[in-house]
Amino acid sequence: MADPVRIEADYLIETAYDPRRAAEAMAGEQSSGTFVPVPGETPELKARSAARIEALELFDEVVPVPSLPGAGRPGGEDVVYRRARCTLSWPIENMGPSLPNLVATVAGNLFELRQFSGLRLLDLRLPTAFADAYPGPSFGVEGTRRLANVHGRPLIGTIVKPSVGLGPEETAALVQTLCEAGIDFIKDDELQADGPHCPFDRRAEAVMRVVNAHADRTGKKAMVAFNLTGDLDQMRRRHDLVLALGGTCVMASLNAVGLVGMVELGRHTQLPIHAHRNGWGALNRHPLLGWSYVAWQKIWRLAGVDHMHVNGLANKFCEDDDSVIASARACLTPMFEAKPCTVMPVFSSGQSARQADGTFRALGSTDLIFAAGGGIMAHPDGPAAGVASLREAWEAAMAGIDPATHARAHPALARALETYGG
Ligand SMILES: O=C(O)[C@H](O)COP(=O)(O)O
Ligand SMILES: [Mg+2]
Repeated sequence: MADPVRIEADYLIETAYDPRRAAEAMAGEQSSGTFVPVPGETPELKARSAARIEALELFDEVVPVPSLPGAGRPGGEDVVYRRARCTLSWPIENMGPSLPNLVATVAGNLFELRQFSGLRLLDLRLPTAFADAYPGPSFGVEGTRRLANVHGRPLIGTIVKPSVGLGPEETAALVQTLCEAGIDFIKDDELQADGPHCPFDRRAEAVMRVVNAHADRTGKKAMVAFNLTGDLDQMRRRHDLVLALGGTCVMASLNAVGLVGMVELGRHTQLPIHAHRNGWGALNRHPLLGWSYVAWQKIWRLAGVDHMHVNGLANKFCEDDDSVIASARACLTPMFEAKPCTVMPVFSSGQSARQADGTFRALGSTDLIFAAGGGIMAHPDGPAAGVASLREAWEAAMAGIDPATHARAHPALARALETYGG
């Protein structure tokens, strides 16, 4: 249960010093203290403003070498590094319900404090004042399903590939093929935004021409996430263009536009925001540094995103499957009782028909976007067969049929399993 007036953050810490003293230094540095006592830091001021150590759980394991370079150590020969889980809390009075200032507090200077040879933010609990101050997702799972008109199964999606290099008309021609194959969701790659070779406006116009024509003919409108990543005014203007063209989604790169960019887009948007997490590896790849996804995704959900990338099972990156599933679950876990802020997890990165079964079993939900770029485009019988193979793989997964058995009567799936490794 979240405290109504205090922010809580859990950390994994590693230190060669007494862990409680190190945690005190962190709490002090991130609130009223600094490296020496200062006269104004009276007991009354500390009682009002200092961060508190709420919990400190030491782990038995000690390590002989520091996980990160540059950390300090006490003198003597037999120095070991101890690890602990530590919870700090801050009064919301210190920064008010402000996401950028929350980040500066819970994930600011502390990562480089000399006391620590490892420090990672594991989770966050926020007072409801944050839910009142920020829009949260405008569409989330339900709104996305309504706009895409897909119910009771995942949205089958793709990423335009080649990522860059296609012009607006070539992109539209590929989108036409994908629409005819019955795809639910298409996104620009994060590398494709507004380059002179494929300007945003011309791409959006050409793509929406074919998406709208297909929808008029068949009643099915693919949701296309146009990558509007840019400066604030550019993003607002591009959003308005997509809306005017009858589009149903926009996309932005979280780390590139930053928190304020996303908050502003969240306040402006009338469309679901598809959030691409490229750059995430820099915040997460070292297990003793940075953020856990469980903590990180909460910030963006409050800011207003509707779809969050979570990687995928057996992906092309280095994240293991348990971590991917924990991330997807986090996206679907309510943040506040009155404002759940749940968002669609997006499985993407080296995905194909091969991972549908495992994804469904592990997640136990169909509330997800399953996006395969190479897993559709490189299908030996072409992108339409790639789309069919994913649909068939999900049909089998949801019916509890072994993919290889289902593939006997479904050639697109059979070829995908052969191609991508069954
Ligand atoms: O932007 C993405 O999500 C990736 O480029 C996924 O591409 P892939 O499915 O070909 O790995
Ligand atoms: Mg990409």
